[in-house]
Amino acid sequence: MSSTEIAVAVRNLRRRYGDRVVINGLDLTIRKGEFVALLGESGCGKTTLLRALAGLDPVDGGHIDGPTQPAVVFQEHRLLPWAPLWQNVALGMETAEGRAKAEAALQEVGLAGREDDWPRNLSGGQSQRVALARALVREPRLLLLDEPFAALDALTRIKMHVLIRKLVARHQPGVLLVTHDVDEAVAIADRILVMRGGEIAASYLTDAASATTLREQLLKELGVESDSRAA
Ligand SMILES: Nc1ncnc2c1ncn2[C@@H]1O[C@H](COP(=O)(O)OP(=O)(O)OP(=O)(O)O)[C@@H](O)[C@H]1O
Repeated sequence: MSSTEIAVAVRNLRRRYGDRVVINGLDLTIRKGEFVALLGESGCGKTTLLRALAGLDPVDGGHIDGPTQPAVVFQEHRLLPWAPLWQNVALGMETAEGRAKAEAALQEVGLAGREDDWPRNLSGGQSQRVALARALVREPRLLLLDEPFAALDALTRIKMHVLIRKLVARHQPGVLLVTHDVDEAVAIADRILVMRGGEIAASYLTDAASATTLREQLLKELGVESDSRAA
């Protein structure tokens, strides 16, 4: 794989809090255009890894070869309430060109004509659409998603899955999605990783098995005994 095809390459990453080792020699490579989902039990270190890749937290060892400022979308939209939508998207490029790019990005996420509207007038799903527009307007090589759809209702979540797949296909960033939702991972990722013991413990290509089989394998990997309906 040539370096131009790689969104991020992580080698032997280590991170601890006091005596507690959270990331323990983790290796990970994400290609541009590849959608990777990261699952793992609560507290296993998913957010710690994402924040390290985002450059938000230091690491104790290892190497991250990737952009210094990748785009990040969090569970909360983090829009500025005092700025109209186009400024929220254009952050830092508040010129005529920045406005034009922001308008185009808002159109892409289904909010055409809303550029002068305010964050307070948006639903949760619409706010996350603006957060996605803000992330993609700079054409990032790496897009980090920390449970961005977790607070949305089920139907809105499905619509966001369709939208994010379309946006990633068009813009081709490498994506790391941290999620608790096995079905979400199976629905949108090209590759699903399970984190355990500070490392990547398992990796599944989503086309390597049917969605149902893969879902069952993942639930087993995550220590879920069985599903109520499937039992
Ligand atoms: N700032 C911090 N100081 C001390 N310990 C921390 C800090 N941040 C996280 N931890 C610990 O590191 C471990 C990993 O936390 P992290 O938030 O990365 O897990 P996670 O897999 O994202 O969990 P969840 O799925 O519940 O969000 C946990 O044991 C947590 O308590």
